Amino acid sequence: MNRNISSFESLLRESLKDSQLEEIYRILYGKKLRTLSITEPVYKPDPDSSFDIQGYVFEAKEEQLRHKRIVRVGLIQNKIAADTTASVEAQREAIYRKVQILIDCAGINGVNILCLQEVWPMPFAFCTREKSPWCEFAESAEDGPTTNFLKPLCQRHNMVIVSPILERDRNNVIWNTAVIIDNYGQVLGKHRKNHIPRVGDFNESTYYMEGDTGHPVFETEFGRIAVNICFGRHHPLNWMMFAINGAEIVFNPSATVKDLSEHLWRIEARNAAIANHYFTCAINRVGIEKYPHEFTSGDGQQAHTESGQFYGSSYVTAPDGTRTPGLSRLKDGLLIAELDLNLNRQVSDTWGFKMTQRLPMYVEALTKAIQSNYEPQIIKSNH
Ligand SMILES: NC(=O)NCCC(=O)O
Repeated sequence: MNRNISSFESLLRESLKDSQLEEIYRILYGKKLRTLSITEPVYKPDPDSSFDIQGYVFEAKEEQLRHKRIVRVGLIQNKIAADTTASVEAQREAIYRKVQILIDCAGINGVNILCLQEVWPMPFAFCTREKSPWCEFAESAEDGPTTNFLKPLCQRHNMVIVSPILERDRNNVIWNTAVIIDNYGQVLGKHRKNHIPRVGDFNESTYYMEGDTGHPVFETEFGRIAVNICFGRHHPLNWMMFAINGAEIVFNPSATVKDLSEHLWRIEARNAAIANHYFTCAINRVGIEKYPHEFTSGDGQQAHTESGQFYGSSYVTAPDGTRTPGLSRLKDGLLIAELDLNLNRQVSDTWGFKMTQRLPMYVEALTKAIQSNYEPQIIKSNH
């Protein structure tokens, strides 16, 4: 596969006429969304690279009894910014410096709620299975360096930031945690990743524990938000619980690679938005990360020093299934989407999944299914 395809949508644009493009967008994405005009950052950290910055508007119908509820969300995807052999502090600082440019860009463009990628201040080093120095990146959710770095930015831009980090608690238990810092720079709360992968190079159970925070929904000034961290996107009940607790927007900060999941990426968060009558925002990191020591992927292949290719492609889906194009597969970027949260109830009134989902029937069925003596309901043929 050609590693240089910058995005699925750029391929479509290059291959189709404008009139065809409109119809293809209707078929694939529901419709072609209106674009937002965006003020881009002047400063680029590296003259050879540029950011992919895109903005779109999701509209809802006018209502008689409710005002529109407009909120702007921002999604940031990025490569690491220093060599993985640099000191922990140097690696983290380099990411902070680069990502701050995109955070400020989000702020200048009126983003109300911003989400960063999974464990954003560090390389996704869990493929190595080495504890040192990677565990040193784990930090306090409440007042660690990353939370302290972001608090003033939240205040400056009047913006809520969802900051996924590797958390070390007071007992040295490590978690994969999303910290929610409100627009006053206060930690509103945190959510710890519920589902830990045991697939491919994602050896994450070596490093941190299964989350113990349930399915919290955070009431912010701009809307009720929740965070379904990466591997949770393969678990429909995880998505559903955030809906049951009243989420209006669910962020899915992720780290996943081309050969494992790129064909699933466009489906799962989008399907969750449709099934749960809320907006979903899926974010993936970018680039290939190189480590000092060889590791194997446990698949009989040669030991190697590079991660798979993180393919970016961050996107937002509305509850009616319409979605934005994805950000670049190759570049750092910021996706801004203006949402009208009234769309959630409008779609719910149209499709009514909250009324048709029949939760008590499934509670009863699952209560039986988890018993060790459960007999699966299979009707056998007599032949
Ligand atoms: N970070 C993480 O959970 N990745 C697992 C791979 C995937 O979910 O595609």
